[in-house]
Amino acid sequence: MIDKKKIEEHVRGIIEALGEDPKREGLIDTPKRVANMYEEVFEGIQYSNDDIAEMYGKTFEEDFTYTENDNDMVFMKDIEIFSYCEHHLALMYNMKVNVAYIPKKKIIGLSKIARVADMVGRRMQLQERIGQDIAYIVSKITDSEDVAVIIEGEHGCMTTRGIKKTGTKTVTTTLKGTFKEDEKAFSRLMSLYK
Ligand SMILES: Nc1nc2c(ncn2[C@@H]2O[C@H](COP(=O)(O)OP(=O)(O)OP(=O)(O)O)[C@@H](O)[C@H]2O)c(=O)[nH]1
Ligand SMILES: [Zn+2]
Repeated sequence: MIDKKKIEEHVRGIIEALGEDPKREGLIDTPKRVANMYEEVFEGIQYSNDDIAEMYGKTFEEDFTYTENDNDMVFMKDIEIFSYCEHHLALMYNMKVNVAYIPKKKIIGLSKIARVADMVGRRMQLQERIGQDIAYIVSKITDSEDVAVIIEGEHGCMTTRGIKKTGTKTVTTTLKGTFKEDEKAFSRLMSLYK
């Protein structure tokens, strides 16, 4: 469980350490607001990947194995999420998550893929790990090892501070099963991604 009182105390400390007055009108409720915000944006920390697979694990049985050789896939594009980088706690934004899987016998409800992506983003993250987490969870829910996750995003820690390269986008891929092994499946994925 998130300790909101503790977050409030520490945020008040940060405000003081920065030389601001935590008692002035505009800041008096800020520690509480930040604690509420953290409770929301870091909700996913309290759940393991297996917990998330269970939470959103409702599937529909359908025999799709006959299409296996054709690599027929479900590809969900442009799921918008936010996250926070674990190095600076800076916002990762304009993030678009693309998830593909080749159904075997279990079909996942489409909204659940978006819910998985959303919850995994609500942690202190690396873009690469967001891809790994989503791939693991979707694979577990669907019993299909053929899963691919492509993410593009901008990192506040690179655009608003430090090197300050605005507009720089990072694209990461997580390829499992046939998407990794089979050139044909990979190029079909890429042509849908474009
Ligand atoms: N691989 C990866 N790196 C990330 C991600 N988010 C932030 N980073 C990088 O994490 C690194 C942290 O580097 P450090 O050298 O410890 O921190 P720093 O001194 O503040 O680095 P600068 O950003 O170069 O000023 C930086 O290069 C960030 O750009 C991510 O999702 N994946
Ligand atoms: Zn960072």
